[in-house]
Amino acid sequence: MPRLAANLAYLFADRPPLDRFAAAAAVGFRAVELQYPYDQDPAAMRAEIVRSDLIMLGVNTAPLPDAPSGIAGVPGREAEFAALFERALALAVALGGRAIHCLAGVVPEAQREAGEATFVTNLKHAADRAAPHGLTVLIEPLNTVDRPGYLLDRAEQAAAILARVERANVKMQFDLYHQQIMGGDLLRRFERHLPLIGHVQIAAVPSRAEPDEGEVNHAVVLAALDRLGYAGFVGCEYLPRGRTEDGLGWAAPWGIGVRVS
Ligand SMILES: O=C(O)C(=O)[C@@H](O)CO
Ligand SMILES: [Mg+2]
Repeated sequence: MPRLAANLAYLFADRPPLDRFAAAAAVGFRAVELQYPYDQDPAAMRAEIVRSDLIMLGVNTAPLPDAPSGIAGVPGREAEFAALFERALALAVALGGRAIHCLAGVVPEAQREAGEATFVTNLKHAADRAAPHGLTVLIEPLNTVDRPGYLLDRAEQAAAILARVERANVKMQFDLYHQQIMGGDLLRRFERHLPLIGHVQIAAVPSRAEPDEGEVNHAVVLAALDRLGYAGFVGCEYLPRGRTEDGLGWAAPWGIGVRVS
């Protein structure tokens, strides 16, 4: 059965960040992921994670004012990336997390080859820094409608980059929302890349709301992930149409929902 995780940048976002952990646990989530919790006290977050008995999955490398989509694949910014990664590593370790998503960045068309080479170099470095802590480094293809010019936009491209990185602790974050927009054929592409996939995320397409509307049948997709042997978590990275709790009907078959006592 797919194990759903709450992305606390998207879900329960109507309350203060520290209150979101208990809110997720109260509806049955056993794991959470964060995006950019760099403005919060790590010890306070860790206390909430422990108090709610949650598994802490991933964080992202921090956005920069001139590079909100990251710099891991931006030529000439390798030293800055190394510093950014150290910050993410310290945070992930403090939170007891399992993964760090390295955002590749926006790169002009003419520099994409150089950008991929930089990405490979930076990922090797990140992997070697993360390995002693048992952490996975993730890369995620993002769709070019939401993120024009983003260096990494297709699962096939991510697979080619992972082959060049040659580190077992670097994996693909397969976000079905982005993958559907960038070509669809979700199940065949998921199966083809399964050995490289370290995390999955979902949201309705094209609305990015609860995965109970739009062009993808998530009940079918989640059942297929299970059948194909995917044993990781599925991050709920969607924008609730209203209160998070009111939109969880779709997740009831997977053990998530408001408890009525
Ligand atoms: O946008 C997404 O999808 C993500 O998973 C983010 O963490 C990347 O910014
Ligand atoms: Mg995502």
